[in-house]
Amino acid sequence: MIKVGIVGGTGYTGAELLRLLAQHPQVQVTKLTSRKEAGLRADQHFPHLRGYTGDLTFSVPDVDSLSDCQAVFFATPHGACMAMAPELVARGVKIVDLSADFRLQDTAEFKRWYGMDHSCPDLLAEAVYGLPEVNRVDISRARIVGNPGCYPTSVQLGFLPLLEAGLVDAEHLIADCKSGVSGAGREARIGSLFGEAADTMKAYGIPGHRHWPEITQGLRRMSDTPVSLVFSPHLTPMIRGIHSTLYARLKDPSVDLQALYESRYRGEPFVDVMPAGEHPETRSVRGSNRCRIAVHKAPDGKTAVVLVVIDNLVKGASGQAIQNLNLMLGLDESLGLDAPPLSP
Ligand SMILES: NC(=O)C1=CN([C@@H]2O[C@H](COP(=O)(O)OP(=O)(O)OC[C@H]3O[C@@H](n4cnc5c(N)ncnc54)[C@H](OP(=O)(O)O)[C@@H]3O)[C@@H](O)[C@H]2O)C=CC1
Ligand SMILES: CC(=O)N[C@@H](CCC(=O)OP(=O)(O)O)C(=O)O
Repeated sequence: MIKVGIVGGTGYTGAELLRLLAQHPQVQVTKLTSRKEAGLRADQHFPHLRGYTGDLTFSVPDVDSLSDCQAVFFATPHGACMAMAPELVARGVKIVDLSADFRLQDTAEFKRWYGMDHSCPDLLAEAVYGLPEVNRVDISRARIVGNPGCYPTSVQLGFLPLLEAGLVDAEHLIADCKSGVSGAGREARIGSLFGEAADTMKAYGIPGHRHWPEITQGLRRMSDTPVSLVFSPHLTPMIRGIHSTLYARLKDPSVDLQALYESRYRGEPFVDVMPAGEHPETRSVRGSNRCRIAVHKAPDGKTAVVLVVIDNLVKGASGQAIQNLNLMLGLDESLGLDAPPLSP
């Protein structure tokens, strides 16, 4: 078995890594960190994992003990991975970072949106952005992968076929996105309380959300022409799930969008293009690494409307991180990720 570590094992994405890796045939979690819960068994903190994590126990994060692992996931807030990554990589440990430390290639942009200097620009320069449907070969050669954010995964997968084929006006793209509350993490916050987030819905981050530069960076790589995006995230009263509705003006209204999407994603293990006319729902991907996409033309005949659903904790975070690790280790990309969705 390949030994892996998880830094940030008490968070939502850390817990989801544990759940998914319990079914992985070739990977075993041997190190699990938490500063607050050090000394506690994982299954005491997460009763749903009783019987799946053996005597795995939280310990404080420490480079020496993590160096026993072949790979380490960082399921930590921004800033924690870049503090430890250079030493781990130098010792031959592969890293998948679920935070944003290795997503934005421009260090000035990183500072602007995350409010901190990047502490290892050299390592950032060699890091690969972990969207397998775009970067599979580079990921398989990488020592460190920046796992995409949840909204950015859904928006980039939705626009990808249109931009690669140059079929839309890339300067007028709109992404109207809805997220469940687990997207905000497990840390206690007033905005995540049941009484604040249930039975209501609201937009946030309209003048600028930190996923905007990440999405724009990715869309620019797909397009030959300048890209301009309006990104509107919303918090919705569900626990898991992202629903992104994307709008783009078609250059040629006669294009067969269904054929385009089916052809671009044929053979992709985790992207499911729905039959023409369908409207996917978040519940249909809950707990799974699947991204479901439906593509429509608006009645004006000139606008492509793309509907994308993912589970923010799986394809939007931990499932995609395992998909990336599989590629980095030369394993079948789908190992450990076959479980069907949980609906209802
Ligand atoms: N939730 C989601 O849907 C998604 C989250 N992400 C990203 O993944 C990362 C983890 O998210 P999530 O699981 O929601 O976060 P949580 O807030 O739920 O968990 C954070 C974890 O990190 C640990 N931690 C906090 N600070 C440090 C530190 N300085 N050094 C080491 N460990 C630390 C915490 O444990 P302790 O304090 O005990 O050490 C805890 O286990 C974040 O960067 C997030 O932005 C990405 C995509 C989707
Ligand atoms: C609902 C909600 O609050 N979602 C988070 C984004 C999810 C996430 O964790 O993104 P990063 O990996 O880039 O931090 C937010 O809008 O800040």
